[in-house]
Amino acid sequence: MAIDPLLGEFADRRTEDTYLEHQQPRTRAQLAFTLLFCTLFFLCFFATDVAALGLVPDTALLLGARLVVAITAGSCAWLALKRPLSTGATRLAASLAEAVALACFMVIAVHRPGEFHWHAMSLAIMLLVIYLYIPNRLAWALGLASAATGTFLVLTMLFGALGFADMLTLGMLLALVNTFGALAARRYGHVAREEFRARVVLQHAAERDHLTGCFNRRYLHEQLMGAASPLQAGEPLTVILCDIDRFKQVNDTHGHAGGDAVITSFAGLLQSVARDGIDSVVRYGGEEFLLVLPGTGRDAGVHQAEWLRTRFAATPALVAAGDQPVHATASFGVATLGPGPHSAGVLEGLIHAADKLMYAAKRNGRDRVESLAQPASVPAGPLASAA
Ligand SMILES: Nc1nc2c(ncn2[C@@H]2O[C@H](COP(=O)(O)OP(=O)(O)OP(=O)(O)O)[C@@H](O)[C@H]2O)c(=O)[nH]1
Repeated sequence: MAIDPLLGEFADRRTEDTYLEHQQPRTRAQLAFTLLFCTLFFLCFFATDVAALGLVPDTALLLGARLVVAITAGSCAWLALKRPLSTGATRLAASLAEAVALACFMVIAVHRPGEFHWHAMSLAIMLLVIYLYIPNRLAWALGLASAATGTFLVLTMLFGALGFADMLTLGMLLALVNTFGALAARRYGHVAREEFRARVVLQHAAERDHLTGCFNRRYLHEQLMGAASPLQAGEPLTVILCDIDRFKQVNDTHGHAGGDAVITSFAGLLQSVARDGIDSVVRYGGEEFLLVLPGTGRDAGVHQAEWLRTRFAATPALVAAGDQPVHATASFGVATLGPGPHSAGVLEGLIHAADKLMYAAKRNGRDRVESLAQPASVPAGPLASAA
């Protein structure tokens, strides 16, 4: 999860997208707040138009420009608050509001040509808002802010009637605002991503087994049996409990490192068949693993267990270069709950049933699959004892 030092974004596009997705509720709230706040101030500054020009037709034009900004920014803020906008749509809304606000600001500046030094101050504040408060890619913010600065400088030369020294000062001050704005935005982006990275690493450590990378029992109990329950009404649910056979012998013959290599190779095989974001592979005990397969019926579950059994038996684990590959087998218990309204705690009963089936497979000679299907209406207790 490397962070690009220049842009302050994750170098990997997928990680960056995951981060943006994670930040999205906060980003939308921040955008809405910023737009509403800026709109209010933009409207309030109509008082300065009246003070500078009096009540003339130009004042009405400037009021019109300010209302356009208010309507655009207000609509974008409403969209950000009320609609579940994607990251791209949020940025589009932000960019639209920025572009309209900057364009209207230029119109106002041209109609009050005697105050370009004050307009420069207003622009400097708008630039800081673009860099720090409006969610966008740094490159985009930099492009927009530079374009606005360039346009403003041209307008100042055309309408501002400033002397060379004033022009130079104004240009250098705006260059400074852009530099510090971009640097601060990059720093902020970097820090926010570092925080996200630390959170991901911590979450990974809390939920995963260190040796295999599979989920641990904490994840099983806190997530699968709680908030991230795989149970969906109307879908079957299959669990496979599997245990490497005579693993003590593997350890005794090939040493602990050999045993670890077999466990890792078995876990890798299980993970290779798990569907991303749907199935879960849990290290249930030392050499015992649990697969939770939502939406998988009995036949598919047994087929998957059989495939895993034959594949594992046929694929010896490599411990170290030059060492003998280690052959091992595993026993599997497959329990399925049919589609229907599932009650809470049913996963526990299903695991218990699969556990009994796995031990039946051990008793029946090992390197085999035992299975059982129950209709959804059967509660956890009887289902477990039926095994
Ligand atoms: N190398 C290694 N060994 C482990 C790990 N966790 C547990 N074990 C060992 O796994 C062995 C499990 O042995 P048993 O529970 O007796 O079962 P078994 O020898 O696999 O026999 P059956 O399950 O009846 O086929 C024990 O010797 C544990 O020390 C681990 O992470 N690495």
